[in-house]
Amino acid sequence: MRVLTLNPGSSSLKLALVRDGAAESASTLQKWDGSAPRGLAEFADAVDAVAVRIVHGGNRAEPVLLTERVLGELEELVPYAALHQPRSLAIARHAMAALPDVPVVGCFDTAFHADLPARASTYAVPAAWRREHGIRRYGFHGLSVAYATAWTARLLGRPVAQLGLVCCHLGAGVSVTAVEGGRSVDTSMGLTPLDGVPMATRSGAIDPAIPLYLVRRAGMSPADVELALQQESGLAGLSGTSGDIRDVLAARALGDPDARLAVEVYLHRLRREIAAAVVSLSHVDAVVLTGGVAEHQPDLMAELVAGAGLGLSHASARPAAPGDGAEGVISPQGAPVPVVVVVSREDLELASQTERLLDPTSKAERARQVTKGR
Ligand SMILES: Nc1ncnc2c1ncn2[C@@H]1O[C@H](COP(=O)(O)OP(=O)(O)O)[C@@H](O)[C@H]1O
Ligand SMILES: CC(=O)OP(=O)(O)O
Ligand SMILES: [Mg+2]
Repeated sequence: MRVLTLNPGSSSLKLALVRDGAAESASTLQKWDGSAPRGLAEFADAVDAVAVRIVHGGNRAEPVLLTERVLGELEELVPYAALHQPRSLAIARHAMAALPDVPVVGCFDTAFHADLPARASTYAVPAAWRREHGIRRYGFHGLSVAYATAWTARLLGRPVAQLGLVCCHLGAGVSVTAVEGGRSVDTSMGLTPLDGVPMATRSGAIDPAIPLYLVRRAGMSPADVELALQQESGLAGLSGTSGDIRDVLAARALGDPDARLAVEVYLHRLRREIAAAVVSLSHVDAVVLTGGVAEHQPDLMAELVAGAGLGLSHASARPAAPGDGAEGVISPQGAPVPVVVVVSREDLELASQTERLLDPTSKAERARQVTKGR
């Protein structure tokens, strides 16, 4: 099956053409402004399906064939993922219009976390909020975590069912997920992708009283507070740069004290979330680092691991495999907890989920089931 995958993120739009589980071509629009990519109609004869990453799927645990009715339901989730959901839905609609004879499938970041145990998904807020307003932890980056989990199991030569993993997705958005037996048992992002670790421009978790204080005492509007927490906080707010880790690290290298503090806060909060994920697992077989920052910033990953405690360590001599754009084990041989860098392949996960939905008996799907031992 040939699947065109569309992955709208907060900082980029990634497109790939995947045939029977292998990517044939891929491209990324960096600093994407949300506008529709040109030329989708040209794929009409080249693809059997389109897969769209949709960040929020609510309680859905599986991908779904997109129709106007489903898109209308997903529209209601816009307030829960204000940066991402409108872009996901716009790109899905654009694909449906450009390729009217091709099935367009929505695959959800939240689906991997749909079975979170109640102790992890429940916020300690009044029952009426939870019942009437759907206030709960959903979790995000599930496509990336699903792929990284399967890849790590293959690398370690162990069945997914036996593994306890701490999986960190480090892109423009950042999250840490505890994965046990292939299932998410806890995760740092919450009702929205604003929760957890500080990100490129998002604050991550803050004292919930801070927005109330700003509205009541500083006279800010809720919309201004939201905009600032989404787009002017995180590494951007701390360092005064764009929030792209490359800019922050460049400023730190020039001795900028704000950039130094920004990296300290980022790493500290990331280590705290890693430690929090460890307590959600019965055992830890590996810490997995994935996403653009993990893939391209090996020195920062070494810094992260070196200061983390928890029995984590980084090989003192750079191992042969990892480096900019590479993946593999970055901890020394025999380390009690291996640390693994995985290149994020949401495109392959999108294509595989789409194939599973549209053609559950396909050759590629059967091969995948055998390799994954699921
Ligand atoms: N050499 C690099 N190329 C691309 N991104 C990089 C590089 N080095 C670091 N990054 C970081 O990776 C982030 C993008 O990661 P990615 O997982 O693609 O994010 P997203 O999907 O959220 O757009 C950028 O914000 C940037 O900070
Ligand atoms: C959910 C999320 O934050 O996604 P991204 O990292 O692609 O912005
Ligand atoms: Mg991404």
